[in-house]
Amino acid sequence: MSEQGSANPAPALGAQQPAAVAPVVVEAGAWLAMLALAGLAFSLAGAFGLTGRADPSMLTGIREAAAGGDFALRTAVIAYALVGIVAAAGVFLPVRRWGGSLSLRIAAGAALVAAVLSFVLLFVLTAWLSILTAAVAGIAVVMVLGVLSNPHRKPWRSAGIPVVLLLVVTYGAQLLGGVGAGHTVLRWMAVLGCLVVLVGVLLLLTGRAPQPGEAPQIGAFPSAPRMSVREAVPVKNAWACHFLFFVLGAVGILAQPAVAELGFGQAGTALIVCAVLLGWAVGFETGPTFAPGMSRPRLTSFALIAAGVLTIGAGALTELSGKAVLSGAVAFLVGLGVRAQDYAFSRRVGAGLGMLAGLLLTLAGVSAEIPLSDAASWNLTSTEFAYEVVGVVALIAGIAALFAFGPHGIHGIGVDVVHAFRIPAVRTEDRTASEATEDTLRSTDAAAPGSSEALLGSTGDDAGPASPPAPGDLSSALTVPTASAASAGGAGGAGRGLFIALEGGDGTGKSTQIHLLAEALRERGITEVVTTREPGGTEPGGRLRSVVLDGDGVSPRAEALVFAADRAHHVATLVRPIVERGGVVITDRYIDSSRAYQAAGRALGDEEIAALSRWATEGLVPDLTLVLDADPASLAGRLSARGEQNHLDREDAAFRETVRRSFLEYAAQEPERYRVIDAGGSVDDVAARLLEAVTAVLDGAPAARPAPAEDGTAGTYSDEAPTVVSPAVRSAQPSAGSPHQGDGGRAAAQPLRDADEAPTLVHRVAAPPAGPTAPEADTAAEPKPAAPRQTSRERLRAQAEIERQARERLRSQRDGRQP
Ligand SMILES: Nc1ncnc2c1ncn2[C@@H]1O[C@H](COP(=O)(O)OP(=O)(O)OP(=O)(O)O)[C@@H](O)[C@H]1O
Ligand SMILES: Cc1cn([C@H]2C[C@H](O)[C@@H](COP(=O)(O)O)O2)c(=O)[nH]c1=O
Repeated sequence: MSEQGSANPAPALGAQQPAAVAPVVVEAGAWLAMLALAGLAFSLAGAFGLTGRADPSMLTGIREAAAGGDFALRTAVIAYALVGIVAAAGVFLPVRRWGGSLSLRIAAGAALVAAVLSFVLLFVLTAWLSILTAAVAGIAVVMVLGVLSNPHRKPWRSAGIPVVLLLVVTYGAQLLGGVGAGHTVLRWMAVLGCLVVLVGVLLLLTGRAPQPGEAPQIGAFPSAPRMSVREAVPVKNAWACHFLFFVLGAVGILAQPAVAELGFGQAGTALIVCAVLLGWAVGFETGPTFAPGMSRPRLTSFALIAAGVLTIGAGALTELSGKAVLSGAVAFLVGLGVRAQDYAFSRRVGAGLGMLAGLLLTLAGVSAEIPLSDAASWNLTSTEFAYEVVGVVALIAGIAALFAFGPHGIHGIGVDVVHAFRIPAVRTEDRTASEATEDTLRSTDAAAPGSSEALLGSTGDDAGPASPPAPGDLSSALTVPTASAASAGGAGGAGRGLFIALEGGDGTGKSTQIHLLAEALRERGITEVVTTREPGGTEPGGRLRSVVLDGDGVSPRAEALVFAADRAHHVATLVRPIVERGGVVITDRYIDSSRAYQAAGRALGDEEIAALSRWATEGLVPDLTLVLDADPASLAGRLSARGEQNHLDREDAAFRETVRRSFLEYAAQEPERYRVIDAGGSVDDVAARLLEAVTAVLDGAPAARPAPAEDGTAGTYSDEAPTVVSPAVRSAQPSAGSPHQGDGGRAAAQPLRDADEAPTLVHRVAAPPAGPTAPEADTAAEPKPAAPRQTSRERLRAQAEIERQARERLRSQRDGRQP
């Protein structure tokens, strides 16, 4: 062990810090010693005063003293508080100036003295000796923590074992020797705790340097594994988190006086502390994945509100197990709420203030008899009063947080339970989005272009890619014969999977339906169906989503650019790789949303917005766009029931009408690639309509039997050839003279025609030569002649017809008729 003097004022772990286990041993011992000493000081001071001395035999009478009203709660609370204060006072010792080695030696000396004092305490039972022992043990702990480079550990890691030990031992003692026996064993627990601290310090002095990664991390949000959740945004002022720790500190500290008031033994305190620790641990660990559809500031705010309500409940309960459960639940919410934030703040501030508030409120000694009915009343004790005040403060702070906490502020108090607990971004059957993408990238490299296994798991049969798939079978329908697929090379080429976009106005049911549709496709044998959304389908996309949708968003042009940025990353890292591998991607919103909301709604210009998205996506166009259509007015109820709204959801009726009309317009312009689905009726009705539309497109007409061409680049239409329903992804750059239509003004992806007018399918088009005859891709099962470009009059007529049908459907529903 190297020596570090004052020349090196900030000793890092490295050379001095032995095995990573040693600091944990010190902390575990300290937790045990402090809890035991605090309980002892509390009980002794309450029963015998701060300086009064008791025989060990007198400890068993503490409960009787409490029951008989001879227990001085205030004196007990003062002694209890003093244990914490003197133990924490070591924080002010100049550990760093002394250097690591000297600090550790001081720690060893202090731990030894504390162990001796705790031993004396076995026989000389006084509150002041408990306090003194705590002060000396505190010096040892603070000296150790001062020389650790990573003193931030999850507290339950080091506190868990001592707290459980305390619970088991005190309960055991109470079962065997009555309630007073719980106090008796506290003495032994204090000795044990101090000895463990001493052992830990000695390990530190003599041990080896830790290996990288041995020291546990604090586990704050940024180091959480990547999961499909709404992202935490770094918070500069984490005041809501301070309030959460405030509640935790108060509930933790109130356990001891509350249990004394209930007349229960020391095991009661251990039970509540255990519940608090467990709740906090579970909340903290589940925080990153809890309510993935809820924004993180919202989660923190609701956690604070709920913590407030439960604290009020814990104060009102005069039954130990209920108090323990509610205290644990409060701690769970605290863990959840603080873990939801990407924060850099001290827990000690909030927790310390909470402890102080809890103790001061108890010391205030407010008590009252509150009549509940003619027959019953609630005798509010001073501890219960403290719980109630802390709970109300948390409740008020939580409500304020709902509107004011977070980088962009939040609006509204509604909770969309369904969406809050649903993963909003990517979902594959068993994997996270990032895993799916990583897999995709790996296997995109590995899979030979055109290998049928790369398309669908269910197609990897021995028959090989040349086997004709059964007509009507969706998974088979997605299979692309090798000849065609092999032709699909080339930069920027399209793949062999399927890309479906769900579009429509707010509240039309896209998020609800996307999972149902994916599930239905999986049930039909497609092994890889990935659902995703825009904005926010990727991890960085989540941050962009927050920029553009939280609070009042950004200016219209910035808004358009952020949506495009999200889309660019989404397509590059998720959609395109999966589709190229042969998977099915269904996205909740795509380019048409930018056209409808930004180009039409914000009047930013369709050409500009379409071009922006075309550039962002390198021309990737969905094989099929499903427009969920409903009169916006009919959706108001759904949206208000859902609660959570962004500023775009709150645009006026004219905006929503423009958005709806735009979607219908795009559908009318490219009827072969769009399906307009009536979004009215039950969830099941809409799901059935969607599935019907998708399968109709994919299964295709039996007559559609295009064969791969001999040169492998195209298939000619032939009755002998296997069915080819290739949902090829179009990524062709717009060719000269090819008008842009539909999503982002894609290069019109129509089947080619050979000399006999038979349609030719090209499954992938890499970089089509410029000119009006550039090869283009098709997805339709039934090869159709290239759709002639509609005149604006025809488009208007088609649009009018779609709108007429939509109105008719709604009218029928209103009249109670079947559409
Ligand atoms: N067919 C339906 N009938 C009644 N309520 C529905 C139906 N479909 C969805 N909902 C409800 O309407 C609300 C909005 O649905 P959903 O979030 O799926 O729409 P959305 O199109 O994704 O909206 P947004 O684009 O604003 O996210 C949700 O609370 C959902 O439970
Ligand atoms: C992709 C995209 C989205 N929007 C708008 C439309 C909605 O109001 C929100 C997204 O919210 P959702 O709950 O995920 O549907 O963003 C847009 O204006 N432009 C776009 O390109």
